[in-house]
Amino acid sequence: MLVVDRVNMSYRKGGMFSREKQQVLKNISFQYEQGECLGIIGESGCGKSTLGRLLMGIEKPERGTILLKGEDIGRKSARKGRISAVFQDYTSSINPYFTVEQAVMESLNMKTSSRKFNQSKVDHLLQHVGLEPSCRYKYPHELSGGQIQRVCIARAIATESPCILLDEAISSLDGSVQMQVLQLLKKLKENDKLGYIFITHDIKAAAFICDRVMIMRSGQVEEIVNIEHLNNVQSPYARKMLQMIIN
Ligand SMILES: Nc1ncnc2c1ncn2[C@@H]1O[C@H](COP(=O)(O)OP(=O)(O)OP(=O)(O)O)[C@@H](O)[C@H]1O
Repeated sequence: MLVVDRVNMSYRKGGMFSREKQQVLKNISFQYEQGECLGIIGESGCGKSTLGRLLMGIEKPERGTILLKGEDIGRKSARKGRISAVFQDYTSSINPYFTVEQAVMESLNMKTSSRKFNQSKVDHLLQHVGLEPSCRYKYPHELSGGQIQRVCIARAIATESPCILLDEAISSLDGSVQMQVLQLLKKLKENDKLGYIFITHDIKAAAFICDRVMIMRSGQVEEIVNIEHLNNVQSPYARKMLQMIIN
């Protein structure tokens, strides 16, 4: 479904007028199949979020290609209805002047503009992500972090995209709420055949919902491994990193 081929990205070091560049992604290649959950893990600064922005078409790779169902991800038509995202900072992901209903409707309107039809879908979506119907008329400041993140997930699934990119989407939530959101994602994957690209530094969370993980190191792909072989990674760096995190 998604084919990433020799993607490179660099940024200017030290501001707009600097000539010096920092190469953040180096020859990244991998494929993502519809319905799977692919984790992207690695230490802070290794380029995970940069790759996430490229996969969403927010930025363009300097070199290389990203094709979604054969179309360049940079084209709006390639992304529309095929990929949506949930980011870490849920507070800025939703317009603070929108009620939950308005926030979810905004996503639904991208698919069809029938107001009546979309309004009837809001309750169903809220229920789907485990939110009470009473949340419908609340504003973000009246909700907990976990509830807002569920609204963000409802917005992402409202587009009916087969793939959702989650960039550290549970990192700002506390332990038990993280687990609830992970269980919700797992349920949606099993029941609705949703697929995820799950960017995280939390290997335990990745092990819980991912089918495969791609381990990144300094802007490069170190290793891609099926989750059942996570204890058996080949690269010494990946082995050391996993041991450090798991112990
Ligand atoms: N817009 C930008 N301009 C300049 N440098 C950037 C930009 N975005 C990212 N970088 C640099 O690219 C490198 C990779 O950053 P990125 O946020 O992709 O890493 P990450 O693996 O997601 O880190 P973390 O886990 O801490 O979020 C960092 O050195 C960062 O400073």
